[in-house]
This record gives sequence, C-alpha cells and structure tokens, in this order.
Amino acid sequence: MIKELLNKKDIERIISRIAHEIIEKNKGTEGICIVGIQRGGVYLAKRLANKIKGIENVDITVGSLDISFYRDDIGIRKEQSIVRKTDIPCDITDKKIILVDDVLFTGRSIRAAMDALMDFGRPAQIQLAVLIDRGHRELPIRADYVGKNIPTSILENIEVQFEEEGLEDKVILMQNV
Ligand SMILES: O=P(O)(O)OC[C@H]1O[C@H](OP(=O)(O)OP(=O)(O)O)[C@H](O)[C@@H]1O
Ligand SMILES: O=c1cc[nH]c(=O)[nH]1
Repeated sequence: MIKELLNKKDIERIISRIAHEIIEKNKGTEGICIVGIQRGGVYLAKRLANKIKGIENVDITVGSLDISFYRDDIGIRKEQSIVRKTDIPCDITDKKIILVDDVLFTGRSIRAAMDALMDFGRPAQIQLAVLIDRGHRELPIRADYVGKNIPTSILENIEVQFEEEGLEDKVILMQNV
C-alpha cells in the first residue's frame, strides 16, 4: 500500500453529497433507477438509494449489472472474469438510469455497461456516478457525479474495500507489481 486515500467517514460523506447532487440535477427522483456495476458499484448503488430514501423518503429501484460478456477484452484478459448477478428489476425504457461504479479508469467498463443496459430497453438518459476517477481514459466517457478525482500514475492501482465484503470501508492507492 502506498497510502490510504479515503476512510469510512470520507466515503459516507461522498455518498451523501452525490445523493444530494442526483436529486438536485434531476429536480427530484421521478423516473430514476440506480444500477450498480458488479461488484463495487452494486454496494455503492444500494448506499446511494438508502441515502436518497433518507432525504426524500422515496424508494428508488436498484439493479445490478454484470458486464463480463460485454467486455472488449473478453478472450484476451489473463484472469477469468467471475460472472455475477444481473438483476434489472424494472422496465428501464424511458427511465433515467444512474449507473454506478467504484473506479473510473479507461472507461471500457462503462462502455460495456452501457451496452449491457441497452439489452434491457432504451433509457431516456444514462448518468454516471463513480466513487473515484483516476484518469487515463481510453474512450470519450466522463462521469456526471465524482466522489474524488485522484490523478494517478499508470503504474499505480486504486483498490476499494467494502464492509459488505467483510473489510473496512476504505480506498487505497497501491503500487502495481
Ligand atoms: O475504467 P476501466 O478501465 O474499465 O476500469 C474500471 C473498472 O475496473 C474495476 O473493475 P475490475 O474489472 O477490476 O473488476 P472488479 O469490479 O471485480 O474489481 C472497477 O470496479 C471498474 O469497474
Ligand atoms: O486502479 C484501478 C483501475 C481499474 N479498476 C480498479 O479497481 N482500480
């Protein structure tokens, strides 16, 4: 580990801020559905929906999306992707989808996620929320809601840990080996 970038309290504050930003940008929560990308995005999507419930007292539908079969490096990637659950519990057509992920890096996961989503319908809009934007984009993708911009070297790695996986909530900067 090089250093700890965010702790539990920092992450809680970010979730709270982004929840308010989503409500502000969308002038409420009408037609919103939050979809998390497996794995970390799903935990964050649920936390965002809970926070919005606390602010607006509305239940927002939360879905999960596995992008394994939509990746552009399928077949080239050294590690085998673990396929996790996709569950889109509403008709996304004409909805505003808030796509959520933990780290935004090259943008390739988000491209895959948008492709995967479109198989379920034609949303009115897709907005993107990420906990960390570490730069190094390879596709023209940007986030509408960013927890923290962390300029990184290509030789570094951002690791996000979640309580939902039995770890302490934290974001750490690692040196790639
Ligand atoms: O912008 P990109 O270059 O696509 O990188 C970002 C993606 O990388 C991580 O997922 P990873 O593929 O490591 O799988 P994980 O979620 O199982 O850790 C992270 O959760 C993002 O989804
Ligand atoms: O640093 C990175 C890059 C992609 N995905 C991560 O989780 N961390």
